[in-house]
Amino acid sequence: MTDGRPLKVALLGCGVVGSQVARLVTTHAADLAARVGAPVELAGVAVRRPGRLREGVLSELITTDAQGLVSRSDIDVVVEVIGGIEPARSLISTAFENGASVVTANKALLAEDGPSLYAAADKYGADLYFEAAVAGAIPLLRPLRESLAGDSVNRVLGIVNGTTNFILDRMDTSGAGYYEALEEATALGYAEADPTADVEGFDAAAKAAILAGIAFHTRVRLDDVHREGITEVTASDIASARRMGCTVKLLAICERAADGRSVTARVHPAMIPLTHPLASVREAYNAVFVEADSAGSLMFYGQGAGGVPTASAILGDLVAACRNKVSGARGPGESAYTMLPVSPMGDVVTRFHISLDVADKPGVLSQVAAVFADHGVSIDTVRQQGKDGEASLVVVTHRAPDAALTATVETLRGLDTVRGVASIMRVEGE
Ligand SMILES: NC(=O)C1=CN([C@@H]2O[C@H](COP(=O)(O)OP(=O)(O)OC[C@H]3O[C@@H](n4cnc5c(N)ncnc54)[C@H](O)[C@@H]3O)[C@@H](O)[C@H]2O)C=CC1
Ligand SMILES: N[C@@H](CC=O)C(=O)O
Ligand code: NA
Repeated sequence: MTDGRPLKVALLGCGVVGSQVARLVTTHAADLAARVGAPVELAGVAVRRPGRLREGVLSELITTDAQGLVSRSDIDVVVEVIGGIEPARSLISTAFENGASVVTANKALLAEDGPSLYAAADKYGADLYFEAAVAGAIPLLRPLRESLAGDSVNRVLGIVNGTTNFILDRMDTSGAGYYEALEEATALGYAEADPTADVEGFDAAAKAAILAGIAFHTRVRLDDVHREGITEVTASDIASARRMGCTVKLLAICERAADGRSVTARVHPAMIPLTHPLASVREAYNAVFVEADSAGSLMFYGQGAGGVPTASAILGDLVAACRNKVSGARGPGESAYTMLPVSPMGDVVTRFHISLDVADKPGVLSQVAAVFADHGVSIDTVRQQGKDGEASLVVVTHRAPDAALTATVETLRGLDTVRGVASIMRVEGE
């Protein structure tokens, strides 16, 4: 309980997201005070480059001593928007030790060390909130943790990385090149400090780990998530998807097995039909479907990246943490009682689109078809296009285990008549 005294907030990091948090805390001060029941004040802003002009932030609040700031005994809530593992982890730890609650957008840290952070929050009677860490502005974690706490979630599927969605969208709709689109996404503040995290799927995989943990009341770490990024998606894959009435999206898919005894979490590009709602998710927008026993299918949609939308999610968490300080209550802690094992990717069953370069001569098609049959992978459609003694063969399969498809491709690569495997992509959303 705080007896109406002002609540003091320490902001760590004043970049794309942090600068917007600072602006909103200041410009919305009156509304925040009314909603919390006490004034909410910025008590310090830790930065790396103090000389930079930071509009709207009083210069006396700026410090380069982040450790000193989180060690202050008068701080009620620490907002961490530095990113990365260290020093963010140590700073959050110190914040908890000093009784402060923590609001963070740091999915990388949560996917690596979430359980330790929850444990530290518990030990010191503080709150840990991180709505901004998954799907930016979209209220998704709070609905999963609170609104659906009485239901049983079986599947979470969606687009959770704005940068890669922006790139794929630009490549598909305006024919932009990969690098040009990445540069634009970076300039708009969507990409991570190192955009490899986005394009190689690490960011989406961290979000998938967080989502799977919360949805299935278990623990899933970044290393448990099968991860493929978009760096190998070519203009020809996108054109091929178009010919099938599909588009290519980077999806995060978390599922609980039908027998309820294990879970899977994966991130990879996939072809989805143009008629699927995810196909119309443009630019840096995100959309996530949640399927639950009683609620049925729910869809969450909105801005998944960018300074202002992300700051909205942080401010929501800040209000929750401050309200708890005022009333002496606590927000939800970790719920990981199921401790379900994570199954390997080989067990996951999906459809595949495989593009092969083959010799254009009689018998090749039946030879290729026999390899699929030998591995128990059933073919749905085949399209062949000849070009100067060579041909391109596009095979779309029925649903098959990932391990069976991997073995099929391995055998195909060994055939003399198969010159190369141009691309393999999963097909989802049908
Ligand atoms: N940009 C976005 O759209 C979103 C970002 N996030 C997450 O929010 C966090 C921040 O992201 P951005 O603001 O985009 O990154 P950013 O790189 O623009 O900002 C981070 C700031 O922290 C500062 N910093 C680094 N080390 C520091 C230290 N030791 N002490 C004080 N300041 C330090 C940097 O100088 C930089 O200004 C990351 O965890 C990111 O994953 C989450 C959702 C969306
Ligand atoms: N780099 C991330 C930012 C938000 O989480 C993204 O592009 O989605
Ligand atoms: Na969110």
